[in-house]
Amino acid sequence: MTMRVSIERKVYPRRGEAPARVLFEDLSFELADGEVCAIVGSSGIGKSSLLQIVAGLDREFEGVITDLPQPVGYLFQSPRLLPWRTARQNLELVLPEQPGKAGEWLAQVGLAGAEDVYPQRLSLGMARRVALARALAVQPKLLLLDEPFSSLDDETSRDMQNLMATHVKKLRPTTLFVTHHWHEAAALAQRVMTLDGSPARIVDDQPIRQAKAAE
Ligand SMILES: Nc1ncnc2c1ncn2[C@@H]1O[C@H](COP(=O)(O)OP(=O)(O)OP(=O)(O)O)[C@@H](O)[C@H]1O
Repeated sequence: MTMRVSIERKVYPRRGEAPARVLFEDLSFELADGEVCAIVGSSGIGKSSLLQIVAGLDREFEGVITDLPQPVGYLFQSPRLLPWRTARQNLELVLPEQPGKAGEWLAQVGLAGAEDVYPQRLSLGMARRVALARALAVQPKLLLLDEPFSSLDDETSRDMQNLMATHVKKLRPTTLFVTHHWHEAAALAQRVMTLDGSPARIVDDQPIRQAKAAE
C-alpha cells in the first residue's frame, strides 16, 4: 500500500508577539511500503512539524493523510525517556505483553549492561539508542526519525547509522527520517526530499542509488 500525505495548508497561529505563520502550502508526497526516505531542509523550515503531522500528533492542518502504515515508531529529536524509569523500564512501556524482550532490544542497540541505568546517567548517544530501541520495539510499519544522528560525536553517529540501517533492513518499515546532512541522507535513504520556501514545499525529490538501507 502507498501512503499519501497531502497538506493543503498548515498555519501556526499567532503566539504572543510572534505573528501567525503559514508553514506549509500544497505539500504532497507518497511513500511506498518499505521505502526509506530522508527529508532535508534548513533549520526552522518545518521538518519536525511535518513528521508530527504524519504521525498524527498534529491534526490542525488542512489536508489528508491516507493509508498510514500502523503501528508508528517515532524517534523524537530529544530522546523523551521517562526520567523515573530505568532504560529497561522505559522499553517495557511499549512491550506490555513481552516485558522480557526489553533486555533483548537493549542488547540489540549495544546497551547490554545498561538496563538498570536511569536516563539522567545515560549519555545522549546512549539515550538515543534507548529511544531508537523503543521506536523499533513496537515493530513499526512506519518509522519516523527526527534527526537521529545530530549532536553525537562521529563514532557514535556512525554506530547509530549502522544500527538504523541494520534494523530497517531487517524489519523493512516505511521510513521517513529528518536530517540536516545530505551525506547521511544519501548513505541511508533510497530517496531524498528537500523542503524549502515560505510557506515550505517539497522543492526537490530524488532517488538515491546504492543506498545502504536498500541493499
Ligand atoms: N507549536 C508551534 N507553534 C508555533 N510555531 C511553531 C510551533 N512549532 C514549531 N513552530 C515554528 O515552526 C517553524 C518550523 O519548526 P520545525 O521545528 O518544524 O522546523 P525544523 O525544520 O524541524 O527545524 P530544526 O531543523 O531546527 O529542528 C519554526 O519557525 C518554529 O519556531
